Amino acid sequence: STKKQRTLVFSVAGATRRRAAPSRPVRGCHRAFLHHPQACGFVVRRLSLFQTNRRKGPMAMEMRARESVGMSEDLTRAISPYATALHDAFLHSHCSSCFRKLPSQPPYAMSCMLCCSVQYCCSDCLSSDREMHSSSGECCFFADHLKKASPSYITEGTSDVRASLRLLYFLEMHGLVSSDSINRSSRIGGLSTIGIREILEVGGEVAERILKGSMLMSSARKMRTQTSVVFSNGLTIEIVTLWVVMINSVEVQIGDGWDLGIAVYGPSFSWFNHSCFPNASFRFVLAPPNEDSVSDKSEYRAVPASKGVAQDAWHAWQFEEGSAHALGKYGPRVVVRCIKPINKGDEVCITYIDLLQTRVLFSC
Ligand SMILES: C[S@@+](CC[C@H](N)C(=O)[O-])C[C@H]1O[C@@H](n2cnc3c(N)ncnc32)[C@H](O)[C@@H]1O
Repeated sequence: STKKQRTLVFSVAGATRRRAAPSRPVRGCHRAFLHHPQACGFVVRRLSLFQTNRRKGPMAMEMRARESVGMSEDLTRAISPYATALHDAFLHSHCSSCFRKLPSQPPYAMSCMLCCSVQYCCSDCLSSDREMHSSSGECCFFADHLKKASPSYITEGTSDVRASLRLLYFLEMHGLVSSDSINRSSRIGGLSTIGIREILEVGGEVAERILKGSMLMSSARKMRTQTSVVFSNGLTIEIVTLWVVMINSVEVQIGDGWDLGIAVYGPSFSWFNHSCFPNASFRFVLAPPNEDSVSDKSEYRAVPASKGVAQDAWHAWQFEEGSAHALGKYGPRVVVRCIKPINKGDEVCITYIDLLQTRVLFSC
């Protein structure tokens, strides 16, 4: 039974695997992950949690309740993604645009004629995703560059690279990528890039994945873009974007518990911090805006904590999220909901991990 307890079920890119847990239990969620850097795909994506003290980090963001909120009430509207990518295992069963199951009856699914790797449930989804799929380099990635990937990269899944290609295209389209922006604020598109230098310096599995993935990205993007951005610290835009996806993306889960893929949202979702005792949770809405009951007009009831820079940035990102809404019209949207009564001014936290799994291994 000791052996059983020390085995942690984790999932990377939709596959469930088992790895040995650390030799001793650890206290506190952040330390726990430090000892489980490879524990699960989700945790790996949130790894920089543990390189930094968020209270002291440069311009660390957190969300606080603007008013008192009762249990089960929504704190946000349905937020559209900046970028999404299905896990490889679902590319032939789910729509790459809206993430819904592909139809089993006529009219059948449609696929990209060039790479034949992405499928869509209807012509609306196909046309809404066409530009993103092709101009981001994702189509080239499937058609050509994936052949150059190492077998381990393919086995572990390519959704992080594809989400990064898509995110980068979104950010470029909105003029949000410049060496100046990142050098000044350690952010792109409002999203934290904190911890990238440290993770590369330390090396190891995650660093290797970032470096290999960024090379695949550059090679796929070369067909489409003439420009390449290298920051003053020598990091390329592909490296930084891949890292942004790793620490800001969430697994898109549907009712029956499958992790279909990953999504990156703007600040109104990404600025929620993690707690092992969260007062909020989140859910996904797969239906297009006009087909669901969640309003995308309702007010945000959780807003960035600090005044000044955070507030200014917040208003700027609200605008970008309007664009995300137009671009990712059919992508899975996320809604944050209150799960304990929250008082005005309280920090609102979600959990980044599966608390049921990790509770066995450590106490917070
Ligand atoms: C998705 S972002 C959350 C918003 C972030 N605070 C920001 O300034 O953009 C995830 C990052 O926030 C920080 N963070 C979130 N929750 C944390 C926690 N409980 N303890 C320490 N750092 C945390 C980590 O740096 C992590 O990589």
